[in-house]
Amino acid sequence: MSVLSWVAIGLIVACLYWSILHWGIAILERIAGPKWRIPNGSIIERFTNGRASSENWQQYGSVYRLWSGPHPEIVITTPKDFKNFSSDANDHGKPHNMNFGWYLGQVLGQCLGFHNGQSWVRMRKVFDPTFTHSAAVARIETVENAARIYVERLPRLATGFGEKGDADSFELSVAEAFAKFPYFLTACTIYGAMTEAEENNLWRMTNKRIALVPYFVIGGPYRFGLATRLFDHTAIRRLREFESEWTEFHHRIVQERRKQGERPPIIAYWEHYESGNINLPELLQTLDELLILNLDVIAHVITWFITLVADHDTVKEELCEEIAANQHDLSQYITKSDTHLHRCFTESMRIQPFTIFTPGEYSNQVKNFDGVLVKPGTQILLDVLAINVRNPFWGPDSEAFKPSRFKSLKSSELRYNVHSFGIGSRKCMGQYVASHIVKALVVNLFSKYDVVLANKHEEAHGYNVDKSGWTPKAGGSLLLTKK
Ligand code: HEM
Repeated sequence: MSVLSWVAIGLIVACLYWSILHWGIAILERIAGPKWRIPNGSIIERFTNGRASSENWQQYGSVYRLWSGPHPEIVITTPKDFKNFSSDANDHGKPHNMNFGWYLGQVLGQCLGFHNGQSWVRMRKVFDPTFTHSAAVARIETVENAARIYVERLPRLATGFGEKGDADSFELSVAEAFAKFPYFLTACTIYGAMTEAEENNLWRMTNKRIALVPYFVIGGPYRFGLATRLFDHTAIRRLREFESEWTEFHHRIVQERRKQGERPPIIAYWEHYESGNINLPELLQTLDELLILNLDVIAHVITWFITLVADHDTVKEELCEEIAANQHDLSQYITKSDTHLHRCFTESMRIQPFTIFTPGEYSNQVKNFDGVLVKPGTQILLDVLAINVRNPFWGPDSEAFKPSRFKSLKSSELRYNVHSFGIGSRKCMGQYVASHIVKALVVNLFSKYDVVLANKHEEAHGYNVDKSGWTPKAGGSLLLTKK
């Protein structure tokens, strides 16, 4: 054998040894799960076909293994294992680049949601104040007002008209009509009131950034800096172009706000950067996380909330009556959690979660899931459909949209039987701001219009699905008729 062959064998043995050291139990023990598929393990099926994959992968039992590129990840599916996993939830962490590799790491690797330990605590202290419950309540009138104006202007987004052919009855694409509203409202929460030019510029950059998402999911060469540089210069150029425009945009917006003597939250974040408490990539990537990464999440929730209510006459009637009874104080109504409105919100997130498999996190302890021992540091995913829908807790009509089911349930009963905003200290930072935005839009929409589905039940699961983003939003059209 030539020297080269010996070197190759040596490298293979070293790689195997390192892999076993690194991934331990998960490699040595046999855990059932789908086969690793080129080019990225199970990531593509998990993201682009989550609902069908969740059904299909039941064949591997209640605990099984997926692959994120070279990393094994464990899926749990029962409330018992969910409870076990959550027992140390406040100490959970996130693996390096969420196991997605180099390209995603370049875009989001330093954002708040990817940090652990003390550095995560430091980051949360910077961004938390804008998103606390009291901060969200303090902004509720602004949000409600913006929702009213947005709804009044909806005829401008019409894709067709009703029988009379006037603006009193028109059709809308649900996915297209409602994405910008939560986006710019969240943006205003951070940047203060924005000019039209700033909004246009932000939207243009957002589309550039969204166009990078396929590189995260495809994996393969994009998991490694060197391979991406060697094989795809365009992917690198697009990444650097976005980075430089995103940086420039924020320099300019801070300059403008300072010139006008305004102090929206972006100024406080920038001061943390100037004082060295956070660095520029941490700041800019967290702003991406708050705005761009979450755009598909909140748009998903809005489109399903509206679609499901529009398609259920009794639920819709009850909602319209409740809204009418609360017209004197819509702001307060939106913040409450003991309303039919809130139950509709929770129920729509239960049956149409924005992601079928959670992004995942790891425990620092060995976890025993139904006899499967999982090494500390291994990424654990929850099959949300298994918990929110297939779970016997929800009874034989678990797939039905029935908000009244929450009337008699205590929050302690719900803890491990539904997943919506996450668990423990890594729970969604934007949950109050997001809930208010979603509810304010729904309240104004259903109080001004009679809303029905224009083209019902075309897809196998009963509803049209818009797969243009990384979440499966409701697709199809609505017919709105002025009340
Ligand atoms: C209704 C819409 C939303 C839902 C259902 C939602 C849900 C979630 C979930 C499940 C997590 C945990 C993810 C994980 O396991 O890794 C999370 C984390 C997070 N969310 Fe949201 N989210 C929503 C909207 C938003 C918005 C609008 C923002 C920003 C303004 C936001 C900011 C965050 C942040 C920063 C984290 C990471 C928290 C941390 O790791 O400390 N979310 N969200």
